[in-house]
Amino acid sequence: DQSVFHKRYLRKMRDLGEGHFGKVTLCMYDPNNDGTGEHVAVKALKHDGGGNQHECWLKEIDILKSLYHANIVKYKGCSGGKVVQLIMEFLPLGSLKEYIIGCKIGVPQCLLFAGQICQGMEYLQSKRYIHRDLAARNVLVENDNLVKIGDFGLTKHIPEEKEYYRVRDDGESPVFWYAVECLRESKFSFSSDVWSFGVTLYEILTRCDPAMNPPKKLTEMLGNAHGQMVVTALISLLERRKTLPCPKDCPHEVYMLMKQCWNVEPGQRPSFKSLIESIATIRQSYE
Ligand SMILES: Nc1n[nH]c2ccc(-c3ccc(NS(=O)(=O)c4cccc(Cl)c4)cc3)cc12
Repeated sequence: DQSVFHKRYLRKMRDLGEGHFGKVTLCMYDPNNDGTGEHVAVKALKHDGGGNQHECWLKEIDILKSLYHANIVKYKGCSGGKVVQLIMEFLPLGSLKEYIIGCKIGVPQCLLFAGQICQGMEYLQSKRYIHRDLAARNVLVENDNLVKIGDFGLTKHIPEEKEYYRVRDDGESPVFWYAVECLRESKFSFSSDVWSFGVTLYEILTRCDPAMNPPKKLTEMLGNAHGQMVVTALISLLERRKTLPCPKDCPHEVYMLMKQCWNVEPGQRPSFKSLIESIATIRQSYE
């Protein structure tokens, strides 16, 4: 069975990323112990925080195992035993954030990547999943023309009969990528993922410039709100339609797409299907 990876043959090489509960490491799976093994990305829980964390972890593995799409990182298997690790394909160019900071990409390539993220998200929604953590740091680069969504740690399934998913705050929420209804009522939906896509599109068009990143820019706009007041002040800012500014050299029609994603009314935000079409149309105007 190709999907079983024995821990004893996994050789840690370097860290690829770290979240609140998990860690992603580049490993070589080298059963012959001669350095000719394959590179894989291994995600593991950092510490078993008890509660239903282990159950959520096994659920995350099952979700990625069930996803097959060109714009979603490939599941390869898992390592057995008490502490289960998730084995994924390794993308040498790393996260979109690292890639974009490293090399200046033009507007057409930004839009190519943005459209692919929407295609991955449209597929995810076709299976009634909400991602809840869409951001440039969670998008991976296969090559100059292909990106994939690379982490599903906060992904939840929305039952057929429900419109949204309520999640109690887990403390480490990416609040600056959250839609206003997520902050106000912890209501997550397909539309709140569209809001997060708008913030991800902003990150792409700012080329992930640290001086322009969403937490920094939005905190500046909040003035001197402190501590737990940040969320309250952020809700008020977003309800007053105060949003992230237009990135330098960002085409007006692309900024308009972001603004549509940040509509306070979830039902007024575009679908990923319509975003795919709008982005393709804007890209064609560059041909
Ligand atoms: N280069 C790669 N090849 N395959 C991968 C799979 C996942 C990742 C990955 C995916 C996401 C991140 N973002 S992250 O913010 O570091 C993160 C968020 C949530 C949970 C964790 Cl453990 C890490 C960092 C790395 C990288 C690669």
